[in-house]
Amino acid sequence: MPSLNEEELFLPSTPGKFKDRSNTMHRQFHRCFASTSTLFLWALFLVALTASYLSFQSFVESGSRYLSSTWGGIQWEKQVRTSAQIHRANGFSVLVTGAAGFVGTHVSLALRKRGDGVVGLDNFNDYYDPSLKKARKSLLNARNIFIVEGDINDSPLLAKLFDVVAFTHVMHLAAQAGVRYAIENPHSYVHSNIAGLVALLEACTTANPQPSIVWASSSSVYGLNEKVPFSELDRTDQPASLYAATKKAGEEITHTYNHIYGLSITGLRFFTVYGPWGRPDMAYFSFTRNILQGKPITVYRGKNRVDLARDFTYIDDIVKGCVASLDTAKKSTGSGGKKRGPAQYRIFNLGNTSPVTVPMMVGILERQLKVKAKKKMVEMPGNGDVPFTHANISLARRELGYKPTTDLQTGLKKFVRWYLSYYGYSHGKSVK
Ligand SMILES: O=C(O)[C@H]1O[C@H](OP(=O)(O)OP(=O)(O)OC[C@H]2O[C@@H](n3ccc(=O)[nH]c3=O)[C@H](O)[C@@H]2O)[C@H](O)[C@@H](O)[C@@H]1O
Repeated sequence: MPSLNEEELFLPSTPGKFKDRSNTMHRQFHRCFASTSTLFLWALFLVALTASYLSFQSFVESGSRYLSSTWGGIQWEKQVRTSAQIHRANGFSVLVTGAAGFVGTHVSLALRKRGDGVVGLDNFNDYYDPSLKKARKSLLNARNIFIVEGDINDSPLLAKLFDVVAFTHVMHLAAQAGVRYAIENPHSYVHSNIAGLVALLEACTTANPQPSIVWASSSSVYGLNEKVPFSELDRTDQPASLYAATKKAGEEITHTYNHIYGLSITGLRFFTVYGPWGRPDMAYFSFTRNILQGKPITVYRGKNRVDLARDFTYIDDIVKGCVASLDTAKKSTGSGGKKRGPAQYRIFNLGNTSPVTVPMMVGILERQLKVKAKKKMVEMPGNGDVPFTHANISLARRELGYKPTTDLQTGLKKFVRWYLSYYGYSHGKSVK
């Protein structure tokens, strides 16, 4: 049986009809034209198919990003706006980064209490127990403060926040904290304290109006300085840890944004802040836990068995310094991403001005907890620690009216009371 030729494949058969030559030529022309247009139609169809596949893909991607994203949407925007609402005359609306952190929580509460609008931002990372951060978040939610779950490196999120709210101030407390952890995870410091800071400043620069910025630097910028007390005029070019180096870099970076874009900047050098709802990675906190659990604590000592000392500063004093910084911050001068005039740039020490040695701090805890610590005295490892800190606070006193009132004994008493109410008194058992 003869096989069907091409013509028969594409044209309907007309049995019994005579096929003359002219007809054949016409048909060939027609066939040629028909096959070209068929090809064209096929090509068009394929292009349309590919295009719709690609747009479907991007729809699926953006849809899943939207669904998996923790921010965005009408309801979310409403929560942000409501939280930012000001409830006092001449009040502020403040974006607090690191709001579920130790200092962030306390500052947010203080601002809300006096009627300022507060929106929190926190990435809830697991540098330390995130359940403590979630508990702080609940505390804030109970005061109608909304916490956006997100990272300061997320520029679209920052742009959205400034789009939804005309923040008057940013209290920037989000950071990778901890001096010694930088040995383990150096990139985390660059990610949060450098890249994250730049992302935030970029967002503030283009925001309209530009907010005034108050942010957390650190006493660690004084590094290996020996002249005490540390003054803001002293050199800060001998950091002893990557943490300190990133905070120092932050001071330089904020200066650049102040100079180029007219952002109003206040940097606060915090001195070993402690208190209720504190950070479990800090010595006073982990010592308390270990003492209660009957576990040994490692107490570092400097060269020649000299005790280490810190200018421990109680959280309520720090909060007053933060709020006073916001109150005295001048407006940023830029708009539309351009500087319109010189803007305020300040740096303040926020310390207690009375350093206490680490063994003395342990002694206070022992008396508060009524348990003897199992101390292991160890020479300070060369991993970023400095032997002592001591703040000169005359500048903050003069410009901010800053006057710390809580000594370590009083402050630790309050901390221990909170610790026992939060974790319970559990000797030798693991606590939550
Ligand atoms: O003032 C600051 O800028 C810094 O204060 C603290 O850093 P640090 O003073 O080192 O606080 P802790 O980690 O609580 O250490 C306090 C003292 O206890 C000592 N320590 C720490 C841990 C330990 O196991 N044993 C021990 O003796 C340290 O050497 C230090 O002298 C914070 O952790 C930093 O985030 C902050 O920036």
